Amino acid sequence: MESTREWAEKQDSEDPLSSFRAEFDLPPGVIQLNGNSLGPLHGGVPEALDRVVRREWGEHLIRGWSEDGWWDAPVRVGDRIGRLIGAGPGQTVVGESTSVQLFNALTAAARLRPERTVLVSDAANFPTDRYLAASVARTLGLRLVETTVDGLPGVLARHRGEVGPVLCGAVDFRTGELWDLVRTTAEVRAAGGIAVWDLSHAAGAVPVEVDAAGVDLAVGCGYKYLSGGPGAPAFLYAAARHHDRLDLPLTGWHGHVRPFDMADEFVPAPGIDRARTGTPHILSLLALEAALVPLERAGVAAVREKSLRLGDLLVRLLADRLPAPARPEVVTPAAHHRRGSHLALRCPEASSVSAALMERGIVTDARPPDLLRLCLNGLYVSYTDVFDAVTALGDVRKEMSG
Ligand SMILES: Cc1ncc(COP(=O)(O)O)c(C=O)c1O
Ligand SMILES: Nc1c(O)cccc1C(=O)C[C@H](N)C(=O)O
Repeated sequence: MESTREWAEKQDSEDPLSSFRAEFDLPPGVIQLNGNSLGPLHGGVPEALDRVVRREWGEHLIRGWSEDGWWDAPVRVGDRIGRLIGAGPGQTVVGESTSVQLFNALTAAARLRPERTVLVSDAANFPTDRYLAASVARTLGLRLVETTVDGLPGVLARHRGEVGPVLCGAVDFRTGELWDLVRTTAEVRAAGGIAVWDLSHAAGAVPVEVDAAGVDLAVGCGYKYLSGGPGAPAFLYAAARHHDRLDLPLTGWHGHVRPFDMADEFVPAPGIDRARTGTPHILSLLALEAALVPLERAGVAAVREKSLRLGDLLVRLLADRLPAPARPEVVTPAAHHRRGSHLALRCPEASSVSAALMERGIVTDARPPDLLRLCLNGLYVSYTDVFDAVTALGDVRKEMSG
């Protein structure tokens, strides 16, 4: 691996995924390193939305529910996302926000283990996960225990026989550290708990295999690596072995076994349909469906492989091209099996650095107290983008220190 722009250009010319970048509607000169927050717009999305709005909604009106497949969309799109996370059909549903799905999943997880008194929550997880875990614990009268994922075995041992739901983030949203989902799920299940994963920073980025790993429940965002657009609906995965006993708190009428009976009492539909809530956000849902196409064509494995190479390049360029005082520390683990798809750099005044990079057309973000995050999505980030971003980072750091 060399540290020249020519070398990066050569990598781009040989990259089997290079043509995907042009399919995204990125403004000229913009380098999008923020796909872990908001994925960019794929050209297929406005096209799909135009059809849905003008033809399906505009012309077909209420017939859209049957003739255009709106009714089945939550489970149809769910199955497509399911394929990206290693879930067989009929176990994933799309709708609501990740926060809402977290409430639904955690409450259902607790109800699967009514005799258990402890809810464990990942202390490094995204705030909404921690807030909802605390709220569900309070609502159900459970004791909340927060721990980091590597501290989990100790917690499971200390609370033997007590732990019900265990909520963890697959990738640390700050540091980009990737946790061992297979091992942690096995540990939780061996302790009699229910493993609930937030896959927001993993779905579409890291090849997870939820069925094979024995995951119980999972949720994730639609607007990061799945590029479904701002506020895209989230997904909920529930392993088929739990469906019959899955008692979700959000008993909306679309989850009823016979919704159009308009019955007095809620009777859950069989299978994953019981995890539907009310009327889905059809426009957002169908935008998300269209956004999945490039990822499906490229394949998560190929996107992941390139993302790791981009990450290796970034680390190498920082070492070779930024002199020691300007060189930020890479906080994300170097080992591929411990790294998600963004790299976090420890950098004083990270927010100001991110703002200065934005002025140069390089989209990153910062998280307190001092982390600059660069997301290297192999689908649309090029090797030359990484080279140019490091050059700009060096310039910004020099300007800020001088
Ligand atoms: C791990 C994780 N969970 C959840 C969310 C967000 O949840 P919501 O879409 O409900 O705002 C984010 C990011 O915003 C996240 O990083
Ligand atoms: N969900 C977001 C939002 O509603 C506004 C701004 C940013 C976001 C994000 O996605 C942040 C992201 N989850 C993170 O990892 O920090």
